[in-house]
Amino acid sequence: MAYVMRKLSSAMAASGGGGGVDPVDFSTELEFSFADEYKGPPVGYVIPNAVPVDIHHIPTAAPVSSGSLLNNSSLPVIQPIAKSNKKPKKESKLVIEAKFGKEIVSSDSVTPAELEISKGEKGVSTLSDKVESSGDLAFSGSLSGSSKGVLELPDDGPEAQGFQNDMSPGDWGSSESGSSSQSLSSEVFSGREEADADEIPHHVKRPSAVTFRDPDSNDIVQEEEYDLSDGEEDVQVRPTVERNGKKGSCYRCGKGNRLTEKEVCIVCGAKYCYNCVLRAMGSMPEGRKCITCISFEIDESRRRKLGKCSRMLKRLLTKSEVELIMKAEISCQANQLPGNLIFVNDEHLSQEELVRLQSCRNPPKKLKPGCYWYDKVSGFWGKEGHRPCQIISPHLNVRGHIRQNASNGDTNILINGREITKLEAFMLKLAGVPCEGNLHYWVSADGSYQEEGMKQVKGKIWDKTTIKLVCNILSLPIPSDSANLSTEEVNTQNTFEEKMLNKIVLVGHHKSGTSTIFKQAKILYNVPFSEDERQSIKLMIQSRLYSYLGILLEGREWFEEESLIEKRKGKGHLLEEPGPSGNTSQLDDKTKYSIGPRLKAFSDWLLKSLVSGNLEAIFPAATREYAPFVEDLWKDPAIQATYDRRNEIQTLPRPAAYFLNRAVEISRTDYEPSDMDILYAEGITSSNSLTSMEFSIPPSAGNSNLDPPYQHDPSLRYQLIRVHQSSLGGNCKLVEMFEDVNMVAFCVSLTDYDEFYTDVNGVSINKMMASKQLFENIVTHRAFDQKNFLLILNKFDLLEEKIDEVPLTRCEWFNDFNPVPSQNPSSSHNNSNNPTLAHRAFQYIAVKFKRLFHSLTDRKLFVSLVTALESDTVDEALRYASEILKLEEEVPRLINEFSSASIEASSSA
Ligand SMILES: Nc1nc2c(ncn2[C@@H]2O[C@H](COP(=O)(O)OP(=O)(O)OP(=O)(O)O)[C@@H](O)[C@H]2O)c(=O)[nH]1
Ligand SMILES: [Mg+2]
Repeated sequence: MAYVMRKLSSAMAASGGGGGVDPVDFSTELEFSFADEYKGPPVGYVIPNAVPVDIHHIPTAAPVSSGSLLNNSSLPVIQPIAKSNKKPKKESKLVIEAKFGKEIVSSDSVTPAELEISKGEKGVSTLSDKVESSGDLAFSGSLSGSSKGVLELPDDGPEAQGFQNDMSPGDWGSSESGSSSQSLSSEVFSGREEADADEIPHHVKRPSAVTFRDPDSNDIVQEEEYDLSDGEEDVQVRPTVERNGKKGSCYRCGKGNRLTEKEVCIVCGAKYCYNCVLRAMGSMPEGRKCITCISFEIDESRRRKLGKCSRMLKRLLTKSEVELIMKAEISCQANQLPGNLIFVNDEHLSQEELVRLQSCRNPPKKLKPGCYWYDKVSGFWGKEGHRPCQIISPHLNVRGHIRQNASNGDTNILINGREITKLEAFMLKLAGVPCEGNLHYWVSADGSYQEEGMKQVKGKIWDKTTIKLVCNILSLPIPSDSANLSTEEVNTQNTFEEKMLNKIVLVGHHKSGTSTIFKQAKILYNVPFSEDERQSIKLMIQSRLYSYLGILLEGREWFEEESLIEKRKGKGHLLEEPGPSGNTSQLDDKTKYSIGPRLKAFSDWLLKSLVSGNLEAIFPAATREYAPFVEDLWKDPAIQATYDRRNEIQTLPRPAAYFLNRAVEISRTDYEPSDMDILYAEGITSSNSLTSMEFSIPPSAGNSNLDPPYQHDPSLRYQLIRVHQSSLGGNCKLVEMFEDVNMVAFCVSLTDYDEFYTDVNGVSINKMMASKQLFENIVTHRAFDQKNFLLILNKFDLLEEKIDEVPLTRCEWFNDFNPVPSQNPSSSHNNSNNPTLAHRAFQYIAVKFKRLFHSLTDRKLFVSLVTALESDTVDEALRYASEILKLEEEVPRLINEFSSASIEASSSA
C-alpha cells in the first residue's frame, strides 16, 4: 500500500511540477478507499467489478499550457461522466453516500475515469477528497485491470466518511467556492457493495455535488440533477441548513459543542440546542423538521427514529403536544415511505402498490427501503437473496414476477417458481414433503401443496403441530391465522368488498371547493373527523387566523397612510409652514387607523412573518404566547375600523370574516373547532394531498329533485377520494393511481371566469381556462377511459353575487353568452319559466362543458349544481352520483333482458 502511495505521489509530483501545480504530500493528506475481493456469504446477484488502478500507469493531469493561462478565459475542463437515465441493473450496483446517506451507481458508470478537479469546490468522493492543491488541475486518465474487487466504505453516512469534520449537512452535497477540498465527478468511487435489502435500491437524486464549467462559456453551470425513478415521481432536492458556528455547535445560534444536547432535523440533519429548537422547527406539523424542511422527504437513515421522542422535546413541550408531534411525524404524508425505494421482484412499487401492500390483511412487518421478493401464490416474503422471513397476504397486485434465484436457493426444489434454501428444504422434509431430485411444487397460502402438472393436492405443510415449532426454531415463517383463508375465500372476499365499494375520485383546479365538498360529505353522512384531523384542522384554523390578522393589519397600514394623506391635504398650510417649535404636532400623525407602540411592534413582527411565508409553521405552537395580543388587537378601535372596510381588502379571503369575528375565542389553546368551523376552514389536513372516506347514503329525508328519484340501497358503500391537483403530477401522470375508480367528480368554481393566477413562468392565466385545461387532461387520460364523469359546478352562491357585477364574457371561452333578459330582473328566485341570470350562466357553462366532454369522449357528461357550504346541494350531488353508478350496473342487465326477450319473441313468432 505504501508503495502504491509513493508511486501515486511521485507521479502526481512529476506532472504537477511541470505544469505549475504544486506537488502533493500524499502520505499525510490523502484519504483513500481500497478494493478488496468479496469473500462474504453468497449473495443473489452478481458482485460488481471495481476496476483496479494500474499503478504503473497512474493517470496524471496534463500540464496547463501557458497559452491557456495567458488567455485566462477558461481552463480546459473535462466534462462530467454522462448520466444514464435508466434504472440501474441490480447486477451492477455500487453504493455511494447520497440523499439517504448512500447512493447506488451502476459500476458501468465507472467508465475510464473522467475526473474533474476544479479548485474551490467541495466534493463527496473519497479518492481525491482532501487532496490539497494550490493550483488548477485538470485530471484525466483511464483505469484498467481485470481483478474483481469491491470498494468498501464505512456505512455511517457522511459523518463516518472522513469528510464531515468541518461540513454541515448543508455543506455536503452542495458546491461552494472557497474551500480547499477538491471535487470529483459525482458518480465515482466511494463505492460499497450493497449487502442487504436495507440499502436504497436505486439511484436517487441528491443535491448537486459538483459544479461543472461549460467549456463554451465562462459561466459555472450547476450539475444537472438526475433521477432514475423512471421519471414517474418528482424527486425532491432536500434543503440544507448551514451551520454558523464551529463543529458540534447548534446550527442556529452557533453555540455549544458536541456534548450539548441537541434535536436533529429528520430531513437535513441540522441540530439545534434547547434554546433554538422551537424557533428553528416551529410547530412541527410534520415532526422534527426545520421550518425550511417541511414537506420534504425525510432522510431514510433516520426513519427508525420516527415517532421516538427525545428527552429534550419532552422537557420543552407538554405531553399532549409531544404526542401530537410524534403522531404527525409518523403519519403525515411527506414522511411516508416512498414506493420507488422499495423493489419487489425487481420492480419498484408505485405509491398505489405500496398502499396496497401496507394495508393488506397481513402486511410486511417493518417495511424499509430495499429489495424484496414476494411469492404471490403462497404469500412468502423475504429480502432479496435471503430465505423467507414472513408470510404476508397472497395475491396482492404488484407488478414484478418472482425470479427462480430470488432467495439464492441451491436445492433444485422449486416452490411456485422459486428455488428454496437448504433450511426450507430441511423443514419440508420434516413436514413429510418428498424432497429428492428436481422437484417443483405449487404451494398455496394455506400450505397445501401439489407437484407441478399434477392435479391432486398431496398434503398441507402446516398440518403437523410440530412443524410450526420447527419453523420457530429455524426462524422460518408460519402463516398467521387470517392467511389460512383459502385462495378462493380470499378472492371471493376481495371481489365482494370491491363490488360493494363504489369509488368516486373528486378533483378540481385550485380552490374549486373539493375539500369543502369532502368535509361537507363527512358531516352529512356522519363520518366523524378523527381526533388527529380535528387537531390538525384546529392548528390550521389558528394559523390562518394569524394570517387573516396579518392581512387586516396590512390593510390598516394602507388606510392609515391614506387618511394621513387626506388629513395633510386638508391642513396643507400647516405642513408647509411649521409652527413655532419647528415641527408639526405629533397628534397630527394620528388617525382612527393608528395603533399604539406595543401593538405596532406585534403588527410589524406579524407582517414580517407573513412575508417570510413561515407563518403557518410558526404560529400554532405560539398560539398560547400570542393569544393576549390577538385579544388586544381585535378590540382595538383601529382594527375594528379596518374590519369595517374589509370588503376593500381584496387579499382577505372570504372565510376570514367567519373566523375573525371569533378571533379571541379561536386563539385560545382550549379552542375546539365545531363542524361548521371545520367546513369553513381552508383545507383538510396540513399535508392536503390525498384524503379518502367511506360512507353510505342514508334514505332521503326530504323531497329530492332527482329524476329518477333516489332509490336507497343500504348495501351500497362509497369511497370518496379527494385529490389535490398538485398530487396528480405534471400532465396528470399520477392519474393512473385511480384507474380502478368508478366515477370521476370534477369540480369547477363558477366564479373562476374573471379570476386569474400567475403560473411558474409569470404568465397570467384565467382560472376557468386553467380548469378547462385540467378537465381536458383528465378526461382524455387513458386511465379514465370509459369512466363516468360528474361535473360539479360549485360556488353558486358566489356566482349569484358576482354575475350582476361582472359579465360572464370576461372569460374568452364564454364570449358568446348572451342571455335573453329576464322578464322580472328583480326576482332573485329561479323558476323554470324565468331563470335568474346566475341560473342561465350555470346552464350555459354546463352546456359548454358537456359539449367539450362529448367532443373528447363521445359520451354524456352529468352535471350537478352545488354550493359546497350548503349541505343539501352536496347531498344532492352525491345522491346523483350514486344514481349514475346504479344506472351503469342496470344498463347492461336491461340490455341483456331486452335482447333475450326479443330473441324469445322472434323465435316464438
Ligand atoms: N361561498 C362559498 N365558498 C366556498 C364554496 N366552496 C368552497 N368555498 C370556499 O372556497 C375556498 C376554497 O375551497 P376549498 O374547498 O379549500 O378548495 P379546494 O378545491 O380544496 O382548493 P385546493 O386546496 O387548492 O385544492 C374556501 O375558502 C372555501 O370555504 C361555496 O360553494 N361557496
Ligand atoms: Mg383546499
